[in-house]
Amino acid sequence: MLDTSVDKLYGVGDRKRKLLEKINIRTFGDLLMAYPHRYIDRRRVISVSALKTGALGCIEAKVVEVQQKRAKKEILSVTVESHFHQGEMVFFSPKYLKNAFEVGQSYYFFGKMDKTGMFFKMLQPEFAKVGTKGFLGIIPVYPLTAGISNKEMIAYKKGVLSALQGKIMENLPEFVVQEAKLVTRMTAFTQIHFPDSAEAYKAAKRRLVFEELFILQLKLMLLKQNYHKPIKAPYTIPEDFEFWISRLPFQLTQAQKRTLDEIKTDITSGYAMNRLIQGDVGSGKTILAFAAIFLAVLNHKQAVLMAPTALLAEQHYEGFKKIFGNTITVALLTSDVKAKNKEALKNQIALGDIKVVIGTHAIIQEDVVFESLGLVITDEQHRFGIRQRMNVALKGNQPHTLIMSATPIPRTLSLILYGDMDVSLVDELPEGRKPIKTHFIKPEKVSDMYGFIDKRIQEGRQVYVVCPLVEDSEAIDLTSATGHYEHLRNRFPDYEIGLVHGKMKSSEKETIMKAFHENKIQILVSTTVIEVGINVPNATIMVVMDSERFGLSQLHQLRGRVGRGEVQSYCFLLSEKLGKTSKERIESLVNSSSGFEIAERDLMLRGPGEVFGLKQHGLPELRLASLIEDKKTLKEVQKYVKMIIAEYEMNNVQVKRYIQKLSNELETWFTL
Ligand SMILES: Nc1ncnc2c1ncn2[C@@H]1O[C@H](COP(=O)(O)OP(=O)(O)OP(=O)(O)O)[C@@H](O)[C@H]1O
Repeated sequence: MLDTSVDKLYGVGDRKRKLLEKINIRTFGDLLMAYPHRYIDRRRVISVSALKTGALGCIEAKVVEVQQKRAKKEILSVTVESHFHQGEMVFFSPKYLKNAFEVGQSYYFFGKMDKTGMFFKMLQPEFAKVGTKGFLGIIPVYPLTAGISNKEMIAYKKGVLSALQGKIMENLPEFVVQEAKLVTRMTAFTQIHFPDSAEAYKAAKRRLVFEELFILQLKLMLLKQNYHKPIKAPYTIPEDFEFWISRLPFQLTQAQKRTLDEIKTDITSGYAMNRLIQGDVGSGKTILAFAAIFLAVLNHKQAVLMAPTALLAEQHYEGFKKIFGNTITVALLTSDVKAKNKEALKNQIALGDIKVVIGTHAIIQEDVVFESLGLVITDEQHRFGIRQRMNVALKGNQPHTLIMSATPIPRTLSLILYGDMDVSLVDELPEGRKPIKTHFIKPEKVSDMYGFIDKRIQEGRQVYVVCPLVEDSEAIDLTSATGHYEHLRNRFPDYEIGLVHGKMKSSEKETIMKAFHENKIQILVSTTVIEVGINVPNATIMVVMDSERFGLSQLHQLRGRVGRGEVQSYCFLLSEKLGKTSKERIESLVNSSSGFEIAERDLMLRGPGEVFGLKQHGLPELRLASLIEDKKTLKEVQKYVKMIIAEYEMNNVQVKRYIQKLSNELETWFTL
């Protein structure tokens, strides 16, 4: 029933159907789920004397005279009386409304009051004869498109609701509806559009938010189930591996050890690994990825590591070669690799001569074929999304998947974004790291800061300077990387200064980054291209220009580029214009070094859409639910979904049948 086309509805012809399609309404279900974006409370009729000038309200008045007048343009003036008050209702479409009023008849008028003494006036009020059903009440206001009025939309919603009366099936398990004290689906749809009271609206909204989150969560959990299939050849952990670990230049932290144990358990378990490694900036995730790759290779499988940028892929590639030398064949595959080379590499990959492929997600879009892909690692998953991670997973015959994310995601949200995965937390920094000293720098202190930087460079350290723009712009008064690069060259004539930004060719960027890695460049001016993952432990100062322009998590990421060695590091946040909220934001950064705390705050200040880009994750947009405001409901939902999945695992027939029945709704998102 919900998928009935809207043109089956009375009043919706071809023209209206096309207009509705423009706002993504094609079926009865779409109509029901296009919720009001606000409501007008028109439950009571107010006396003219009680309605103050400027206030919105509904009055009752008798029409005394109707006149078509010409002021600046043609208007319809309706003279009315209400007790001892006389008033004028003014309309700007006189022809259309000419016959709308009967003299002597009383009407409701809803509009903004304008009073002078005993005389009152309303411009373009909504109106209806006294006693008209449906005029008084809580009135929904819908997002519209030109050619469809709110009144029409209301009529469509009423039409659908009455057509579907008694035909909308419950889509939540009965025990959940009861235990969570939810209203039925039918009641919820009716009351969300035409609430009888504030309480009824709240109950309807809670039910629909619950349902939305429930389906999403269930889908993700089922996805996880789907991964959970036995694989042909479980890996073994050869002694060579343990020997290699013991020979690393550093001791793994407890958190790294724990995560590595979890990885080992996964890949030897007989099931495909599907794990997310979440670690704060600099916690040492890369070595864990390399360890997993080594395990795959030792088990005669190929492995792929995908990074979000060419720069990062290159860094991983260099890092990999440094650790493994020539013992493992590895290829770098980014969009920069020349077509001819790429073909040759692809051939070798297909033959299994190359064991490890490191590159950008370009790899997954192209037709790379593996001889025997056993492990897929994605660095910085949040840029890729669920869909992509499945694409690659499908390339191999159930490869193990590992995702590394440096964006600390609050737990509730991570269950949504990564609900289909097991999670390891690397919540400890390597020993000897000193907390980064973060300071806010006022304009008058900038020259002191330069003095400080000068001294550190003389001690052999390096500096990042991040700017919000690539080039100067007349329209936006912000520091540009190119402009600031020139400025710093004048300020520090004795040092080598480099510049990288997104508009440069990758090969140029790589050359500069290489020079920075080798300390041939002391100050690196850049845009946020260096935001994720760049690792140059000798760089100990991060300067962020116009810091108010960046999100908190982004600033935390930027700050994480320093403090990666044992030397004391600093982060200087500059800003000329600092409002109250941006000041609060910067202060929370100065006071906290935990990515999780900061992400939680960022989420509160900017919302998840901004922070994580839900769409980029391949998740559907939530219609009513908010991952922040509805956190409590989300937790409740998660509790029930876990119960259902547990039953599912135990082959509970009823649960299986329920999920089967729901499959259509579940399929609306990504297909398995
Ligand atoms: N246990 C350890 N002890 C000392 N140094 C370590 C340890 N583990 C990793 N490192 C070093 O710490 C630095 C940061 O590690 P890595 O680049 O893996 O961080 P990350 O977790 O990927 O951080 P980001 O997300 O910021 O890129 C590297 O120079 C790495 O060699």
